[in-house]
Amino acid sequence: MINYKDLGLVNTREMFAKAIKGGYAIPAFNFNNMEQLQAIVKAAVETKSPVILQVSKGARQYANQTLLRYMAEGAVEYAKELGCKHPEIVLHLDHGDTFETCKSCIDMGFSSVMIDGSHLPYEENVALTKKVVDYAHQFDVTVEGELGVLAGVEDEVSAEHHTYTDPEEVIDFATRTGCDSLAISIGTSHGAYKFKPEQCHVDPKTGRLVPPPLAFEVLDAVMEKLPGFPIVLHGSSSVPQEEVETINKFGGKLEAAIGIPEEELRKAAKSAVCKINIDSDSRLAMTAAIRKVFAEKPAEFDPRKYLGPARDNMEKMYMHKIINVLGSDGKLAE
Ligand SMILES: O=C(CO)COP(=O)(O)O
Ligand SMILES: O=C[C@H](O)COP(=O)(O)O
Ligand SMILES: [Zn+2]
Ligand SMILES: [Zn+2]
Repeated sequence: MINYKDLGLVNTREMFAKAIKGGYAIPAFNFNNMEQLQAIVKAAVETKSPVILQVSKGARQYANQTLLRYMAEGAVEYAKELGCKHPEIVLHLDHGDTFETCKSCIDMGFSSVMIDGSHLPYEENVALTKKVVDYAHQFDVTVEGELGVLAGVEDEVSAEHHTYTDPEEVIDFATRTGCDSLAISIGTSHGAYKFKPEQCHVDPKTGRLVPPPLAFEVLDAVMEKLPGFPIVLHGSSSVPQEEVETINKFGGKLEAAIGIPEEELRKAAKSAVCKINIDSDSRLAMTAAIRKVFAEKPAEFDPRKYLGPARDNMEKMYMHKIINVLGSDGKLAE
């Protein structure tokens, strides 16, 4: 049993309270490998931003949960080496699916966990989330719950259509479970294909496809029911078209990959939304840079020569999100 506090990590409680007051959101970036982790930490240090490192089920299967936990511990030391005296880094379990998974992460030093019971019948979601909260709070680990189902593929549960969060449920859910933050469904979804082109209109200025707006009326209703309560947005990649174009230019085939416009995330970040999850944009930044090297330097076979540019491209993307979208730059306490 290791407590995250001994690893120099922090939970989300104070971070979220400050973010809501300050009208910005904390970036929650998924990591599966060293290059992503380095890029995230460098971007957070350079911008003086707090950051949430997220570990998904896929990441645990790909890289091993224990190894990722040690990497996050290393990330705290790395941030200090880069000149940040008091880094504010959360190690968070993304989409925890069982009590046992959450417990195992808590026991090995995660500072925050998500228990995603959103696909369960309401009462089962309440019971499971409460069970995780009761365990986690003994160790001052914070817990994110979820109400409402995102369209697309969430974990292994596919939801054909969005089931927006029902604002009538949120008070009961937050009170009975004691969760510290709540992920809601207002029209975002996971992956690079969030909207079909036929759902979008063409922006006459840029010629680009603009998706239908997020259901801000649902967010407003949730905030009215739970004033000041930390809200989380999953599925918030913007799918930068430059990266999609680079990927396709160098042999890729991403057709009609459409994300959430950054303008909408900027607006959300100013509200009670204090955690914004981004994974796909990192995958796109990494893939675009690697494809470019492979196409332009086909003789190259040193992984550092393509993972290095991939890392730089991800760092640039993370910094852009922090500074230009979420507004968490300069928000470290020090
Ligand atoms: O919600 C996410 C992780 O939990 C990531 O969403 P994206 O696929 O939009 O990056
Ligand atoms: O929630 C979705 C994240 O993007 C993680 O996806 P993953 O399980 O493929 O790592
Ligand atoms: Zn979910
Ligand atoms: Zn998610």
